Amino acid sequence: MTRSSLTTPPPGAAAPAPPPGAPLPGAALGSHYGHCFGCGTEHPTGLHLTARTPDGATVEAEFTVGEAHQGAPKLAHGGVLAAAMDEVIGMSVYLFHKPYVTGRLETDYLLPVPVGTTLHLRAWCNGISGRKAYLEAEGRIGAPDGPVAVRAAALFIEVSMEHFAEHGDLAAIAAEHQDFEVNP
Ligand SMILES: CCCCCCCCCCCCCC(=O)SCCNC(=O)CCNC(=O)[C@H](O)C(C)(C)COP(=O)(O)OP(=O)(O)OC[C@H]1O[C@@H](n2cnc3c(N)ncnc32)[C@H](O)[C@@H]1OP(=O)(O)O
Repeated sequence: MTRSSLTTPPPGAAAPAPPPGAPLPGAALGSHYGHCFGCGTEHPTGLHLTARTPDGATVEAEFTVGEAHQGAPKLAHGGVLAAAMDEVIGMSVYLFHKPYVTGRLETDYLLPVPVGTTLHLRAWCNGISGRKAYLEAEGRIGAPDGPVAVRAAALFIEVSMEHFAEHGDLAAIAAEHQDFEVNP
């Protein structure tokens, strides 16, 4: 991965152990919000990622590129692929049971991804330092050990629940999340 200093963890930053109550190894993660473009089952043209954690620390998911995801004819749009990276990385930091948002997302595009391709996504945390989480992801064509088509590195920033109250719809989060304290 070509990674800038902004998405490289400082010396000593380590990924924390999963907190009590975090999904157990092998658990399916489900959607965090039905209308989410990345994982929502109610979104008509979203990515419909289905995810699980094989070990309680990393996340695996699949994304099948559809007609709605094209840039050039019959090829995935680069922004859509970045969205898939953002989503699977977001799911991996969500394992720590704190609210984070994307601050910076860097993406390497290595291969074109045709419509109909299933991308096998994997994301993991390289370290956390204060409010900053340093994460990475890759998308492989056709199989978990297929050729790498996309790589991403990201800096996610921990926020309070006020972030969602002030800028979004906290009630919608409360309706779908019992595992966050949603009354700031
Ligand atoms: C909770 C329930 C929901 C469930 C969620 C499930 C997730 C599923 C997946 C969801 C979908 C996927 C997820 C999505 O799509 S999340 C949606 C996309 N992201 C956003 O909308 C975030 C918009 N940005 C902001 O709200 C603010 O800018 C944030 C909160 C990020 C920081 O503003 P805040 O005022 O709070 O803090 P700060 O400015 O003092 O910064 C703090 C530190 O961070 C450093 N910094 C900041 N930005 C950058 C940057 N770009 N590069 C390098 N560094 C950066 C900064 O220098 C500082 O460092 P230091 O000076 O301390 O050293």
